[in-house]
Amino acid sequence: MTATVVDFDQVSKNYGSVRAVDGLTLALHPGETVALLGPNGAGKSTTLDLLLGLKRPDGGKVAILGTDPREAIVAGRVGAMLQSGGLMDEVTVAELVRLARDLHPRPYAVTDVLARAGISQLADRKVDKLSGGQAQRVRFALATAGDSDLIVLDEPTTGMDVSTRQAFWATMREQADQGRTVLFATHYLEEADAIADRVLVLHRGRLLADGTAAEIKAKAGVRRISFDLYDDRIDEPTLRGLPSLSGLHISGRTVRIQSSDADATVHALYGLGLHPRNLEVAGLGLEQAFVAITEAEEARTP
Ligand SMILES: Nc1ncnc2c1ncn2[C@@H]1O[C@H](COP(=O)(O)OP(=O)(O)OP(=O)(O)O)[C@@H](O)[C@H]1O
Repeated sequence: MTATVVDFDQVSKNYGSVRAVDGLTLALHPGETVALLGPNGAGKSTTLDLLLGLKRPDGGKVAILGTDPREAIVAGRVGAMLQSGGLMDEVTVAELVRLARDLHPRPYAVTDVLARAGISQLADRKVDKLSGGQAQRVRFALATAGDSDLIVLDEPTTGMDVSTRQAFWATMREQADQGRTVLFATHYLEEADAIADRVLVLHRGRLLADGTAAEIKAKAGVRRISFDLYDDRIDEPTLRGLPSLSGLHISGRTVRIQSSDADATVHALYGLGLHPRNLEVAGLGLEQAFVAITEAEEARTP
C-alpha cells in the first residue's frame, strides 16, 4: 500500500462564526502534484496553514507522514512557500539560502539550490533589492533548500513572468517525478490544468470536487457545441428552444451553445432541418468547469 503523505481526517477550523474549513477529509500520496482551487475565501490558505501546523484545527486531525505537522516540519519533511512569507532584509540571496539549508536535516548545496531556482546570477544581490518575481523565486529556493517529502506552495507564481513561470513548473515537475508530493493553491486555472495530476475544488471549507482535471471538467456536466449556419436563416427563438440548452451565443453565422446533454441538443438541431457546418462538441475548459461547479453549489446552498 502507498504511504499517505498528507492526511486530513474530518478537519474543521472556525474563525468566530466563520467556518473556514468544514469537515475536510483528504489523503495525498507520494509523487502527486495536487492543485487546490477555490473562490476567494474558500479556505485554501487556512487549509495550508493547518497542514503546516501554523493553525490548530478545532476538530479532526491533520497528519504529515503519520506524525504531527510540526514534528514533520522540524524533521525537514516539508518545504513551504507561503504568500505572506516576508524575506529577511539586509542579507544577500546566497546568505538567506545558506541559512535555510543549514536549518535543514538533509540540505542541498547552496549552488545547487540557487541553480534549481534559476537565481544563481542573483546570489550576491541584497534581498530587499529584488523584483516581485525574483523574490518569489527566492522563496521557492528556500522551500527547496533540502530534501523534503512534501512541498507546499500558496499561489507560487503570482508576480512571475511567463518564462519564469514555465521554468518554475518544470522544476516542480522534476520534484514530483522524484516521488515528492507537491501541493499548490492557485487562482490560475490553466496552470492547474496543465500541471496538476489531481485537482481539489474547495468551497466554503468543503471539498466540492476531487479528481483529474478531465474528471472535474466532466463533473461540470456541460458541453460546448459550436457550428456555422450558411444555408439557413438564423432564428434565435427557435435555437433557444433546443433541449438541454444552458447558453446561446450567436455571432454572424456562428452559433455557440452550452448544453447539459450535447447528444440531445445536436439531435434536435438536425431535427429542425438545419444544416450545421463545422460542428464541434467539446467539454468545458477547467476555468469554465470550476465556475459551473461553484455557481451550482452557490445556487444549491445560498
Ligand atoms: N484570521 C482570520 N480571522 C477571521 N476570519 C478569517 C481569518 N482568516 C481567514 N478568515 C476567513 O476564513 C475564510 C477562509 O479564508 P482563507 O484565507 O482560508 O480563504 P482562501 O481560499 O485562501 O481565500 P483567497 O483565495 O481569497 O486567498 C474566509 O471567509 C476568511 O474571511
